[in-house]
Amino acid sequence: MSVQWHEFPSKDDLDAALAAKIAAVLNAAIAERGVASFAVSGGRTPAGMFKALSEQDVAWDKVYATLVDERWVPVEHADSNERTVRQHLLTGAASAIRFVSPVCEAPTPHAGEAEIEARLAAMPQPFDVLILGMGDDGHTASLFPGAAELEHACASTTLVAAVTPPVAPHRRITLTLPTIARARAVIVHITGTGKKALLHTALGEQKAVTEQYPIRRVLDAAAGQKHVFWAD
Ligand SMILES: O=C1O[C@H](COP(=O)(O)O)[C@@H](O)[C@H](O)[C@H]1O
Repeated sequence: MSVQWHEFPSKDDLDAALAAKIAAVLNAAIAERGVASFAVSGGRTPAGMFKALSEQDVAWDKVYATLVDERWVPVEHADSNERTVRQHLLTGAASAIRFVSPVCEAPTPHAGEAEIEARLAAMPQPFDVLILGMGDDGHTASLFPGAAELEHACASTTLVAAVTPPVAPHRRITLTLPTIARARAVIVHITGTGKKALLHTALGEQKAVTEQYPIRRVLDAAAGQKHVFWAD
């Protein structure tokens, strides 16, 4: 598997470099196709990068964006990934981004799946770039090890799937593995020595070890460019 690693001396350097890389991908897509589409992760890692990205020179009104996964909570909830995106990315000129929300009023992600599927199907596909986080258990997007819906989410022909994490809070909606794999590029965005070591383990040779990590399954399946952006 060919994964390009990019390491930075600080999180600020990482945020600046990743924001510039994403902007370059989006600008190239706009030049080729007139529009661009991308999806970002939530959690704690991307806030600084979102701010740096919002300050990039991009024709934001030609850009469609969504999240690779979302906790099934209202947008006002402290754990909402969309809340983080709205707070840090959809600001200034970047507020012109055509953001497609991956949550709706349905009581559960299982009940809301069809509506979110229809929303994402209206976005330009495949995505030009996906920014993937990774949890301490090797989950990426909301492809959680041990989740009852994991195999379905890794094989489904749909764009999204509902997932119930075995331990982490909130039911989720996630891009399916095939949807992620079709992206023109995937970039894993992680920080800290623990996640770096975990990703090295997940990308190792011992199948009995590596197969438990969804991040490995995703990177094995990804058809486009694959990058890791890391800082301590
Ligand atoms: O729950 C989630 O966790 C992962 C990792 O988040 P982080 O806080 O460790 O950066 C994130 O990529 C995912 O989008 C989110 O829903």
